[in-house]
Amino acid sequence: MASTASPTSLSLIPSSSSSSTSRSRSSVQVAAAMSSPRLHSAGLRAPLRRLGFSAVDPLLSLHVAAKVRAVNGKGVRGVVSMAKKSVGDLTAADLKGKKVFVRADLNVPLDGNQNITDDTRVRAAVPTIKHLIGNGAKVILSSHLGRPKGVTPKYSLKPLVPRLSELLGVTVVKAEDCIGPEVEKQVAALPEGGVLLLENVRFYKEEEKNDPEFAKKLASLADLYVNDAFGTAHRAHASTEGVTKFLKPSVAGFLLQKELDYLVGAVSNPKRPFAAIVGGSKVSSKIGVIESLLEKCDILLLGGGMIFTFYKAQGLSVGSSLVEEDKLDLATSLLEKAKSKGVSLLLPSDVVVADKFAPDANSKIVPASAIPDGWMGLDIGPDSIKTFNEALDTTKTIIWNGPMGVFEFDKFAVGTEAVAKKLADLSGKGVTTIIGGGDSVAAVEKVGVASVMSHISTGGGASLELLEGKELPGVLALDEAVAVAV
Ligand SMILES: Nc1ncnc2c1ncn2[C@@H]1O[C@H](COP(=O)(O)OP(=O)(O)OP(=O)(O)O)[C@@H](O)[C@H]1O
Ligand SMILES: O=C(O)[C@H](O)COP(=O)(O)O
Repeated sequence: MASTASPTSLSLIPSSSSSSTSRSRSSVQVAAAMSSPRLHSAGLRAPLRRLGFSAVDPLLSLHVAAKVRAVNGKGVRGVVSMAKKSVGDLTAADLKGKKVFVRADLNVPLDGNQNITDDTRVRAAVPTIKHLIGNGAKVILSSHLGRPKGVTPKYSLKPLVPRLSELLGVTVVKAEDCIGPEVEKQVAALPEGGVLLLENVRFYKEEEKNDPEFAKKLASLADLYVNDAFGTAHRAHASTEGVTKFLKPSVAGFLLQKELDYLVGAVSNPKRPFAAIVGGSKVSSKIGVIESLLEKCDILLLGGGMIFTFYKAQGLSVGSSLVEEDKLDLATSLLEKAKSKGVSLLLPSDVVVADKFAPDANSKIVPASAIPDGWMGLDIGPDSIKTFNEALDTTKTIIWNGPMGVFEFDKFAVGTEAVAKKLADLSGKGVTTIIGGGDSVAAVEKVGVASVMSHISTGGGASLELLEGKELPGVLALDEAVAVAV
């Protein structure tokens, strides 16, 4: 089952640590994780030094750190608490009767009849809203849907109302706008425990421009702010970032917190061995992710269209497979980096090749070193699946981003589905399995194993940026709760 409990995360590296093995959880355990971009300036250096820690993981210094229980060989030495304020810290005393502006990511897929075809993001938004209404708050719920240019009826949030009402157990009221006098009246009429869903915030171009006046108008509706829109946290928009300048406190929702816990916390403080599986079409779109993961993982498995650039860089012929000619040097340098870091980087040993890019193409399995002219690799082969499975069997943490082949065509979905099944199997055996958004999520859902993974990210772009080690403006803007007890 996907757990809602916070996993651990490493934010501190013991002063004695230098090798990857010394970064094991036996040396440091961390009770929870959230963001603290100003870790270094938060007056924490001295207490950390007293705890025996001299360095801070660079990625985590940008994004993470909450209640950190530092444990080393000598036992518990103290507690360092560095957190973004969380909605979980707000009680009935803080919330009863208060108007709370909640930014969620309800950007769900709709079919031609405006029916929700995947309600994952709606379900993921529920714990935060329930906490708020359960404590007597009045929730003003905001989201974008799609990328409308101005008011566009097909991007209205109206189709969300029935499912939200059902999941929350309250009748959600829908506003026709997201600012203005009518909305203000509806807010004034909200009872304690009520939910008002604002219209698509991107109907105003000011949203994506992060216009301060627009942010101010949104903020004027409420007393405090909760950001739970992980999928949009990489956007500095008025409702994700601008609004925090006018609403205090501005705190993180449960979903945002959980995503950070896994995508930053568990990835930076993995139970080892830690494997990363990276696939997808192009190496150019995954450079940042691969480079960042090479700093942390013990095993890196590569699949998808990007492998042919690596093969070609090694002097192999790749037929008519996808290749990025301008990234050959980069592929070579990534291979060298893996070697120098002691990371075991596995490229598929065999591939499924096709005579055209089509679901009904003729196909055959060939060694990676023998791709015939005129044929293109569209999936990893059975030997590679076996080798990947054996490597994964040794691990305790796995993160996966990007399919192993053209999984949209059933004939070339075998490698991707095999990885999904293997992760499901290992998840059942206690391995932490994290699916980092995008097409790998679709693959896991297609195989029907989503519910057994430790964590499936609700963000595509946001999860990629986090895995690359980038800062998410929607997280950085939230209030910090810094306390130190040593
Ligand atoms: N061998 C291959 N040749 C060509 N395309 C491939 C190959 N293997 C995988 N792909 C394609 O890669 C695409 C996914 O790549 P992408 O880099 O977008 O991955 P992702 O990160 O999972 O997705 P997203 O960008 O949606 O988050 C899929 O559409 C898949 O068909
Ligand atoms: O679906 C997403 O990735 C998020 O909702 C963000 O949407 P955007 O890419 O249109 O900003």
